[in-house]
Amino acid sequence: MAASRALLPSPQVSPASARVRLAAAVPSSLTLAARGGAGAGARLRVRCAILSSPAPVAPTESRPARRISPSAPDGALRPKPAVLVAEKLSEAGLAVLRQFADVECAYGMSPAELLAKAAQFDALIVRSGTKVTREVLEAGQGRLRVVGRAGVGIDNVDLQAATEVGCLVVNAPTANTIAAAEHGIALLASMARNVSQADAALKAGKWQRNKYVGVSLVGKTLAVMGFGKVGSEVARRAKGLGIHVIAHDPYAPADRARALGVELVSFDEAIARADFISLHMPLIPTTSKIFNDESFAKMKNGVRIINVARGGVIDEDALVRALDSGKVAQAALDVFTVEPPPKDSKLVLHENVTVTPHLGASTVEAQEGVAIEIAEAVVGALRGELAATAVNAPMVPAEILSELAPYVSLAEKLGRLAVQLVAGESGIKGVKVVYTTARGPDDLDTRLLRAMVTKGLVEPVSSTFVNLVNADYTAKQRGLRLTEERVAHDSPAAEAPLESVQVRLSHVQSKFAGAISDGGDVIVLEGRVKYGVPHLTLVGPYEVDVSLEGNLILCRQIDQPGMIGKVGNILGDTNVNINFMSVGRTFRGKQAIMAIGVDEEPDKDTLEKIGAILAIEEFVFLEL
Ligand SMILES: NC(=O)C1=CN([C@@H]2O[C@H](COP(=O)(O)OP(=O)(O)OC[C@H]3O[C@@H](n4cnc5c(N)ncnc54)[C@H](O)[C@@H]3O)[C@@H](O)[C@H]2O)C=CC1
Ligand SMILES: O=C(O)C(=O)COP(=O)(O)O
Repeated sequence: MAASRALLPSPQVSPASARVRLAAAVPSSLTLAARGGAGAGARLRVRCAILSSPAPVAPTESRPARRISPSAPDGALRPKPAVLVAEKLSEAGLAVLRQFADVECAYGMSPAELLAKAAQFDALIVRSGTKVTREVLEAGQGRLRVVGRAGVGIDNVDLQAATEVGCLVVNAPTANTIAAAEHGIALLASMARNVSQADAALKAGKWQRNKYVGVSLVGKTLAVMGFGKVGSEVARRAKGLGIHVIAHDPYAPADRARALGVELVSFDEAIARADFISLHMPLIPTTSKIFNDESFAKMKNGVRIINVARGGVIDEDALVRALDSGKVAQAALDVFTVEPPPKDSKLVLHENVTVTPHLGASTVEAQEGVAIEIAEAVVGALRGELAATAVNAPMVPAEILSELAPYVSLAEKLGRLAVQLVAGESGIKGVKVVYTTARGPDDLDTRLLRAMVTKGLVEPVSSTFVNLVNADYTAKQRGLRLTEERVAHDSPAAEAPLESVQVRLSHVQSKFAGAISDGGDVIVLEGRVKYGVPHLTLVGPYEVDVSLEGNLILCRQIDQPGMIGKVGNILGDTNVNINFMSVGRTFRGKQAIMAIGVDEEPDKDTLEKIGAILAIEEFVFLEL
């Protein structure tokens, strides 16, 4: 029987315990640093969590022997997860990891070495120097559940591939903000006063006071390109130096800029007005080489550029041309398209360029902060909790999760039942999930439920793991058109988040005609949560009430006395325990449906005996 699997990539346990844990899911929680907010110093603390229902992991030949942790929170023996740390991480973070996992630090691996190790670890932690490619993620599929980026920029992680294989990516977005901003200011000031060039000259025995006359900062205009966490902190500091600050960021809230006394302007206006331009946007397709020949041409003659964001936002050949022509007087660069840049890089060797080897985040304080931030996020994710810093999955606060937990289980079970009812070759095309609720869209987030319906529909018929990370992607890949509808429940005082969840598969044939609604080709199943337990309450047009535990037999028969006894006797004879039974009918003496919950799976003979009962028109055995 297929076991329940995790909503997030989750720990390896036996299918039996997976079932128990999912049924009795209690969300655990972890305090994590939340992303967002311009004030990087003020780390917003939130509690967030995710249902922790464990997953069996596909066997891999190279998987090393795993230690058993005797200290699992629920007292159960559980394999200790393995974490690979691929780049230097502060001791403080390693200590957090070691409390929960076996940690291997393998700094400076070649891409081939990383590829070879990918399938041997549950989590991988990197900084900016490791490329987590599609190849690595696919090699790790089935085992590698979390990639932690100990820093902000995730341009070195193939997010699309991670999402496709259901691998969660988390980052540490707040702990190095101040360090990066301080480095930006350091580069700005040292560039303006030729500090590094003069230093090198003096060490070479040259006392060149006339050559290294700088420019003043006060009264100059600085354009901050990307007014996020680092950009805002740079702006704040630059204002303290008497610099006039303007900014460009298509997505920044105007009130945040206003609060700092910063004018938000268009890209062209920002680069045309600025004496100094400081780059603080992420490297994404829309920002790749956004500073190019065309944009340099629009800048003031003698402009000075600082880049502590990502090398790839600048066309480096164009920058060399602009430096050679004097259009750009100076540049101060911490980041490069290729890191480390080639030894003969014209840009690095240019006399008007100041360079540092990607040191923006490299302070003792920031490195300790990111290490702890990423270690907590990775441990939380390995426990099945959803990190507040998840990059490729939605965040679900703990209180919402605990409220939705039984509905999450109901949604998956309805999906599992529905897919087992499908017959014929045409496959499932349209899936509609109908939520009957007294709550408005702002009070009921259905992403979890939708993901679980997808999980229920896909996992029994494929080898794909489905979790919150890849549910929507998987649905799309498989051509499942999943739509949602909310039906207002007429009791607005209702405390429960949902009255019922209905799963409707349209344009399908069914193995069990009784599940087809009056529309002709729509399989309809509806369920409710009663006393915290998911129940099946509607099959096609028939109202039933059976607790969704164990397995399920659905029989359609002519409504007549003695049917329950006949089926009960057949099951009893082979020691199959009935845990719940319910009969629903359209009219007396017409057709009826028997929904029978059974703890064990009846053997073929037993099922055939049930089918041979004269009044039974059809029956189906379904695994939950
Ligand atoms: N050199 C280093 O060691 C470090 C570099 N960084 C880099 O600094 C950059 C900024 O980091 P954070 O401020 O933490 O990120 P953030 O996400 O808080 O801010 C980025 C801002 O860029 C904006 N943006 C997006 N597209 C844009 C566009 N086309 N034009 C202008 N703005 C755009 C976003 O709206 C956002 O406000 C990232 O590239 C990050 O990787 C961050 C820390 C250390
Ligand atoms: O956080 C970032 O985006 C950085 O660029 C810092 O990179 P690092 O962790 O120092 O390799």
